[in-house]
Amino acid sequence: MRTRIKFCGFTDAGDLRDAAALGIDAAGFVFYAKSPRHLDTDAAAALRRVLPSWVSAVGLFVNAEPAEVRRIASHVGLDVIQFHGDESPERCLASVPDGLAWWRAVRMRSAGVLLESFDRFGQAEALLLDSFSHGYGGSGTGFDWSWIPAVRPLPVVLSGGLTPDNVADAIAAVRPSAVDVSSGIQSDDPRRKALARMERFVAEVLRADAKLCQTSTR
Ligand SMILES: O=C(O)c1ccccc1N[C@@H]1O[C@H](COP(=O)(O)O)[C@@H](O)[C@H]1O
Repeated sequence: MRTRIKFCGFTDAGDLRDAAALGIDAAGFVFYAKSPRHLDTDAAAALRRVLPSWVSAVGLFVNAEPAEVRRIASHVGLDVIQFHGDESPERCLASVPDGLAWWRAVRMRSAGVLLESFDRFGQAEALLLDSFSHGYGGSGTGFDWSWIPAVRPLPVVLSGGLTPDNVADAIAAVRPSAVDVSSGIQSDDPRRKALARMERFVAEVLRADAKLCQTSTR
């Protein structure tokens, strides 16, 4: 199966159109006021309308109140909720509107943290693996991929410091269900994306998948 691609942190309709035209599977909107990429709900709802129906809209939250997550999900028309703070499994379940998928971010400090999260967040659709940083994420730094076991009870979305230069190696090493990137495709302005970086990132994912396909059919 091919590796799905999520680009995160959109604030500009032109960037989002470009990304959708490149064939991404999911686009992330950040509802965390301390992020340089944060959006208010009206801006996010307007951006959501730019997306074709085959690209999922993912809302990223950090310790938001459950009622606030549900309000924003409904106003914007989110397809997936990404919990990127310290939310407990109970809080995630209380925040997600009926029928919506949710992903729980794991701040990777060790292999043990991931094993524990597989147990705790078994009702998530996937775990999103990010590096441990002093903020909650979007730091552009990576972590040790050898902490991720080959056999997993849940799909994993690999993130944390991915770039066009390392994403092919990441896919070969981890074989994630999806990859997620924010800093690695941005321009000098953290609220904007660099088209050349988005293009190269997608091309590298396709190249890595083609290589995996060749080796598995030998
Ligand atoms: O993008 C942000 O500003 C952000 C803020 C708070 C938590 C997470 C955030 N982004 C997510 O972090 C990871 C890694 O991003 P990067 O590629 O290393 O910059 C990714 O999942 C983003 O969705």
